[in-house]
Amino acid sequence: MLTAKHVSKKYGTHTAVDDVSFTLAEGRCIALLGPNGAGKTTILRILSGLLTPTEGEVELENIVNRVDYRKYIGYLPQYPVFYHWMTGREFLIYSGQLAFLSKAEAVKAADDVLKKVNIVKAKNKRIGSYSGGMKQRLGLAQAIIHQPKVLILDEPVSSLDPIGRRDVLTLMEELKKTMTILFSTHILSDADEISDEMLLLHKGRLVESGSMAELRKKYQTATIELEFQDQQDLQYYENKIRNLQLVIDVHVKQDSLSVTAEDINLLRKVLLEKAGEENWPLTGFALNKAALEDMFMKVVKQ
Ligand SMILES: Nc1ncnc2c1ncn2[C@@H]1O[C@H](COP(=O)(O)OP(=O)(O)OP(=O)(O)O)[C@@H](O)[C@H]1O
Repeated sequence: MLTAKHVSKKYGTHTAVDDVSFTLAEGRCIALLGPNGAGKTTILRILSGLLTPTEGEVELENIVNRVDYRKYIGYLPQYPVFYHWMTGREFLIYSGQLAFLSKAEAVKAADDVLKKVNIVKAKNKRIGSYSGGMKQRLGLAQAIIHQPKVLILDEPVSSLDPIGRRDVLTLMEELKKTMTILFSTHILSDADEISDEMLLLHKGRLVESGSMAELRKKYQTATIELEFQDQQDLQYYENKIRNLQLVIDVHVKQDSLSVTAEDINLLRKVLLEKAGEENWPLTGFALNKAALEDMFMKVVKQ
């Protein structure tokens, strides 16, 4: 649907985005991950048509003309700027007109979208009185008012408190049913929760990408965390587990034992059998789910 082909962006001699290529498939929700300064905002602004790449190009399926192209993209910047003296509804009508809707279309679209983002009650209040979560929902509303094919969101939840964050994630879950979404985030659990695919940028380069299932499989370390009734048991069981042939590593991690092996299914089977046979005083048995974090650390430390 939306393709970046060998896109690079230089600021003077500094290369912020370096030969990045990918395609966003229709109807998918894609997380763009990367540490600070990786080039996420730069690439999102290029995809939105707000910044021209130094090299390469962006193509939206069947759309060649760049003016037309922008009609199909909705963009929420990392720090959206609002006119605080406007009401939410006025701002949306104005945004709709900027997105090439006629006045009448913009009025109708504003009323529809106010319902969708659940700020109908505050629609005639000045934006200056809105909470952070409401402003972010208003920001999302302006990004979708013209029913774009692709919605691009730069750090949509990172400045919000847990309630605002949950509101926006729920809204994104809803929106992803009708449009392709690309969003940047630092919060790995958010990426894990709502995206189907992931792109990982590091120093301007695309260093990893794929579906969440593929990446989870590739990076999931086969680790099981064991908790025991008594802290003093940890040392004893650490020595015992170390002697099992399939175990690659075992160590005490805070108040649990972390056990690693090549094959997590076999490790689970062996540990559960031993625990049953010998009646280990277990209080916790959990499979490590930190695949995304492992991936981030591995790739970014290279
Ligand atoms: N207008 C600019 N002029 C010069 N350098 C810039 C400009 N905009 C960004 N950069 C540099 O380009 C690199 C990528 O910046 P960008 O904002 O795209 O990263 P990011 O991944 O979005 O970071 P963050 O997570 O901190 O928002 C950084 O080194 C940044 O300092």
